[in-house]
Amino acid sequence: MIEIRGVSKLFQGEKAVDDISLTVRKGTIYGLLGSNGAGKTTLLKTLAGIYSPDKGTVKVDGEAVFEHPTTKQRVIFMPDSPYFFPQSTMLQMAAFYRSIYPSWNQKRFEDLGTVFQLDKKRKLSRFSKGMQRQASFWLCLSCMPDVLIMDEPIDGLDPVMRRQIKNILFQEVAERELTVLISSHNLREIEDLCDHVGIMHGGKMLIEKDLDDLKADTHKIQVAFRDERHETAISAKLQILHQERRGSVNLYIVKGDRERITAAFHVYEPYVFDLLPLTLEEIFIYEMGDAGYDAQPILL
Ligand SMILES: Nc1ncnc2c1ncn2[C@@H]1O[C@H](COP(=O)(O)OP(=O)(O)OP(=O)(O)O)[C@@H](O)[C@H]1O
Repeated sequence: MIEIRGVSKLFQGEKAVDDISLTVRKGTIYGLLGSNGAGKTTLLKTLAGIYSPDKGTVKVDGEAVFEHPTTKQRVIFMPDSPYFFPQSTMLQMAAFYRSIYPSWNQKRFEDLGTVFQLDKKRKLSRFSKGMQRQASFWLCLSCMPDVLIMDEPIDGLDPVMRRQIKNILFQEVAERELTVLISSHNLREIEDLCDHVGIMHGGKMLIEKDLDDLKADTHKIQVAFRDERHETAISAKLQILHQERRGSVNLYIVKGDRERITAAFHVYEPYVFDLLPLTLEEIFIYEMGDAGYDAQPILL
């Protein structure tokens, strides 16, 4: 289990991560979303023990990561741009990872060769961006980590490889309770992969929830009232993230319990009322708007 408690990380006096607490249960996949510069990479690097937190604690199975090299060996961080030694081949990088990570599994490495069909003797610098990304997955998965932290991992992978990697991750989670933390701007991928999501902005965690609960907690409602005054009346009663008028129909994005929201609207006897599901992308955009970070209607 990963426990992050009151973690802050500063760069030149500026808080990149500001008092964040979160828990990731063993054998789950956690998706970290957020605006550019929100602090996701900084939080993930602090969790991996690459940065030490300026405030707060980061523990994996009760042990502080930064201070315990043996705990650090169980946690693998996959950066957004894969790094390999200059001029190295897959075989040379594999030898390096084997020397660093006691949990390295040579059989796993050989077996994964059927998925990642890369030439192990070719220089990694000659690989394409997507092939380098595959090489990075191959190395990280062969280490058999307990915790796999991935910063924007899907970038550059073709759809077949994405599917393959997703399947491997699901299998690792199910069979040996791998814990995965993944940051991404690709919300479709996160939606398919994660059990739990956190949305960051300006170093803070705006919202942190089970993905199903998050979806069950935010609703899109199309409604038409007989009397326009009801539009203002309903706004005072509910937590409305967004409202816009489309002809005679009003669109509301509302947070809260579905039954309570439905009941609140029905008091005004609307002649149109539809409650529709939201995608994670819509939830992200409306939550960000609520935090003052929304797309401006500007044409340049
Ligand atoms: N090594 C560093 N030195 C100084 N400032 C840094 C450093 N790393 C990150 N920052 C600052 O910390 C803040 C958070 O950056 P971070 O890379 O964690 O954001 P992010 O959420 O991963 O962003 P993105 O989605 O754009 O990749 C930014 O303001 C960034 O400028």
